[in-house]
Amino acid sequence: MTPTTADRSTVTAPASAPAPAAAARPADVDAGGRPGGGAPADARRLGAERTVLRLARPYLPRLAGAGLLAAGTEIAGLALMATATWLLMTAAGRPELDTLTVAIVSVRALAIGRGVLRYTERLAGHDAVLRMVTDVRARVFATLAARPGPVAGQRSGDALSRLVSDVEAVQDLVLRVLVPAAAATVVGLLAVTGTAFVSPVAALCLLAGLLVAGVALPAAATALTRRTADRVAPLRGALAVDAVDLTQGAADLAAFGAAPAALDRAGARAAELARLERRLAVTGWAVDAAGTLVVGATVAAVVVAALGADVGGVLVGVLAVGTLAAVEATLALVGAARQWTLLRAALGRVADLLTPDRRDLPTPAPATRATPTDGSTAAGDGGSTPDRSAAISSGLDCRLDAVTVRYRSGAAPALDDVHLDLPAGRRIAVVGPSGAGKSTLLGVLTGTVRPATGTATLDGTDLFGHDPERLPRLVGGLLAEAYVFHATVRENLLLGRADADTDELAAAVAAAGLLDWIRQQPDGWDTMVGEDGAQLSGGQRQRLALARALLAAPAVLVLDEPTEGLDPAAADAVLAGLLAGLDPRRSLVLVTHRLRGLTGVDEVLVLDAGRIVQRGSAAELASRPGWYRDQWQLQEAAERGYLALGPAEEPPVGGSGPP
Ligand SMILES: Nc1ncnc2c1ncn2[C@@H]1O[C@H](COP(=O)(O)OP(=O)(O)OP(=O)(O)O)[C@@H](O)[C@H]1O
Repeated sequence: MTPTTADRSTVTAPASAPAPAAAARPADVDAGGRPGGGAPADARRLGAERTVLRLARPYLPRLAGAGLLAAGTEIAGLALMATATWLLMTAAGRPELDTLTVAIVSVRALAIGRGVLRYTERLAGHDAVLRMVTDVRARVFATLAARPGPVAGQRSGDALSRLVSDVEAVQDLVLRVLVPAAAATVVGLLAVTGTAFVSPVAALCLLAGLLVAGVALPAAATALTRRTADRVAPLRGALAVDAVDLTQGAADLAAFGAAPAALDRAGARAAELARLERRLAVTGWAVDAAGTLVVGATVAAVVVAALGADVGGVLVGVLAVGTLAAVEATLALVGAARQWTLLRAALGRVADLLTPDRRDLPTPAPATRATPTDGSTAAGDGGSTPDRSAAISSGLDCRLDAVTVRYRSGAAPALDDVHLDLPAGRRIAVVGPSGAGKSTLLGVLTGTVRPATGTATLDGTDLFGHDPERLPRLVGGLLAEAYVFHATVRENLLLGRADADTDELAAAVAAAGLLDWIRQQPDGWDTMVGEDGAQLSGGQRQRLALARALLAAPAVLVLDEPTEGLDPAAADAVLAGLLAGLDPRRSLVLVTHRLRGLTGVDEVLVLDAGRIVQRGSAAELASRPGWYRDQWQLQEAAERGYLALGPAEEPPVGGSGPP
C-alpha cells in the first residue's frame, strides 16, 4: 500500500497473446515507422528530403562555398597525383633540372593546398550546417511544444529522439551525402574533360568507369541495403522498448510469470537485429570490393585506350594515376548512397513534424511493436508457456505461522508474530495505518519477502519451496507499483491470462468497471494506453490493472488497494462487483485503506506496527472500540462531506449499511 500506487498502479501485459492487430511486421513498416512501404512511401520520402532541404535555402551560399571547397580538395588531390606521377616518370629520364622545377613546386603547393582546402571545407561546411541544424531543431522543438498532448502511440523517448538524432540526420544529409556527392561529380567531370584532350577514347573509358562507380554501384548499394536498413531502424526501436519494459515492468512480468517469455522475445529481436546488421556489413564489403574492381578495370581500360591512341608513355602514366584518383573520389558516392539509405527514416520523421498536413497524420511509435518473426508486440505476447495460460482450476490452502519480518537487523519488525489461516475460498481484508505492514504481508504471501522467523505454507508445503516461476500463478494479483506496458488494452489484459477470449476479457473488465470506456473508444480493445498508461486517467489505469489481476485468476488473489484513485461511489461499485464475481473456490487477500464495502469479506484483520491488533467481521469491528471503528467513523464523516459537495453520479454499492 504505497501512497503513490494510485497513480502508477496497473497490471502488466505479456502473455501468450495472439499476434495483435496493432502490431506491424517490419516489412509493413516503412522507414519512417509508418505502416505500408512501397512506391507511395518512396514518393513520400523524396518529399521528406525536399521538405528538409527547403530549410537550407537561407544557408545556400555558405553550403555552395563548402561544396566548392570540397571539390577543390578533391581536384587538388587529383592534380597532386597526376603531377607527382609526371614528375617521377620524367625525372627517370634525367632531364635538365629546370624542366622539373615547376612540377616540383606544384607538388609541394598542391600537397599543402590540399590540406588547407580540406580544413577550410570542413570549417565552412560545419559552420553552414550547424547554423541550419540549429534552425531545424528550433522548429522541431516549437512544433513538439505546440502539441496539445502526445500523439497516440508515441512515447516520450520518441519526442527526444526526434529532437536529437533525427535532426542530426539532417546534418548528415548535407555533410555526408550532398557535399561529397557534389565534389565527386565536379571531379569526375573535370577528369573526363582533361582526359578527352589527351585521348577521347580513353575519356570514354573513364566516363564509363565513373558512371559505374558513381551511378550503378550507389544504386546497387541502395537497392541491396534498403530493405534491410528499413527493418533495422524499427527493430532498434522495438529493442529499446523491450529494454524499458523489461526493466520498468520487471516486477509485473515476474508477478504474472511472463518474464522468461519476455526475455526470450527480446533475445530473439536482438538476434534478428544482429543478423540484419551482419547482412548489411557483408553487403557493404561486397559493394566495396566491386568498387575496387571497377577502379582497376577503369584504369586498365584507360591505359589500353591511351596506348592504342599512341599517347606518350609519361602521359599514359599520368592518365592511369589520374583515373585512379578520379574513380576513387567518385566511389564516395557509394558511401553517400548507403548513408542516405540509413538517414531516410529520420528525415521522414522530421518532415512529418515540419509539414502541417503530414503532422496531422497519426504517427505510430517507431515500430515499437514490430517483431522479427511473428509480429507480436513487446508487451503483448509472452510466448506460450502452457502453465501460464492454464487457469488454476481449484483453490489452495495458505497459512502463516508466527511470521516475523525484519528488513534491517535491530529495526522494529515490519511483521511481528503474524498468524493467518487462509483456506481455499476464504476472503479476508487487511487494513491498518500507513506503515503497519500490509504490503509486507502481501510480500510474504507472494513469495517476494522472506520471513526472518515463522513459516509460510501453500497447499501444505513451504511457500518458498514452490517453483518461483509457477508461484505467481498460484498467489498473485494486483501489487503496488504495477506497470502498464506501451501496448493496447487487450495486450495489457492478456498478460493476466494469455488464452483469455473476448468474453472473458469483457467479464474481467466489466468487474473492474472499465467496459463502457473501452466500448466508447474508436479502437476498442486495440486502444493504445501510452507509455506507462499515460493516455489513461489514474482511475482507468487502476481499473485496467484490476481487470488484469482478475483475469489472471490465481488460487490466492491478492489485491493491494484495488480501488485507489477511484471516487467513493466508483470504488464501492468496483469492490462490490469484484467480490460478487469472484470464483468461490479462490481465496482473496484484499489490502485497503477504504473500509466501506467490506461486508463481503469473511474476516477483516487490523494490522498495526506489524501485529494483528483486531480481527473479526466488518460489522463486529465497527461495533467495538478500536482503530477500525475510529477510522470507519472518520471515513463516513468525510464521505458525507464529499457527497454533500457534489452530485453523486453513481449510487454507492455494497456498503451502505453498517460497514
Ligand atoms: N524494502 C523495505 N526496506 C526497509 N523497510 C521497509 C521496506 N518495505 C517496508 N519497510 C518498512 O516496513 C514497515 C511496513 O511497511 P509496509 O509497506 O508493509 O506498510 P503498509 O502498511 O503497506 O504501508 P502503506 O499503507 O503506507 O503502504 C514500514 O515501517 C516500512 O518503513
